[in-house]
Amino acid sequence: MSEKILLAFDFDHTIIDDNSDIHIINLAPNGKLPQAIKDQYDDDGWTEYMGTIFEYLHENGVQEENIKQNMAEIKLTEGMEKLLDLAKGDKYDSIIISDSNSHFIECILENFKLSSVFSKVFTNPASFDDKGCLKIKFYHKQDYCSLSTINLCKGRILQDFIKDRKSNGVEYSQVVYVGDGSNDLCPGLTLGAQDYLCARKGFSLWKKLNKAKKSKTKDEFVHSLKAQVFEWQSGEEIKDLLEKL
Ligand SMILES: Cc1ncc(COP(=O)(O)O)c(C=O)c1O
Ligand SMILES: [Mg+2]
Repeated sequence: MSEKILLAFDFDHTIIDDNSDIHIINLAPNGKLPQAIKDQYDDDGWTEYMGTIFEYLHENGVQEENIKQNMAEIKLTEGMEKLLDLAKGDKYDSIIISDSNSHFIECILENFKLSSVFSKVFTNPASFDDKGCLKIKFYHKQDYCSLSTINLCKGRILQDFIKDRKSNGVEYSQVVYVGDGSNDLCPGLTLGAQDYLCARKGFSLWKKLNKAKKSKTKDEFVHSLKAQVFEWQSGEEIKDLLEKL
């Protein structure tokens, strides 16, 4: 049995300093969506909403090449290049778990020549149909986790991955989860006391953790957190943390 550290990354506002699903809206006429489409957004799951946006872009002449160029405008989060450079090492396995989609993530990883860093990308599958319209599907359909969207529970994905690796002879001595959003709380809660939940400062996961710490009434979810919380602003801070583990 070989022992490694697992680095699990969120994508939007973690690896990249933007939300790819919001950035793509710049390709809409005048960079704006009609109100009828905006009204379809739902916090419990935005896959269908994104599918409608891709149809609207296609109707307005947006092609695969325009999407590629639009994704190429997005920058990595500060210090991420240095962190991902360390993540390439034999000591680590790195995965992405994101509620964006496979096409955006592939475009961006290829753009930064980072595809080989990650052994697996878990996200909603997306591909172009024969008319050139980007079609997106749910990663899975779940009703067991109220902290996650209906199409993607990051905690279940993380734990299934760890189990699968174990049955293939790889056991992780520690898991370091790097994220920013409310949808990163569920995977954080699946971690043990030896693991780290890295919450991006000023973003919603960090706000949620801090609010629960200050509040007198126990948040049933946040108070069950066992992992050590590491606040981060730059990927370099996480790189420094890894070098000390
Ligand atoms: C439309 C949309 N896309 C994507 C995300 C987050 O994706 P990720 O899991 O990559 O951070 C959010 C988060 O609220 C969202 O509202
Ligand atoms: Mg995110």
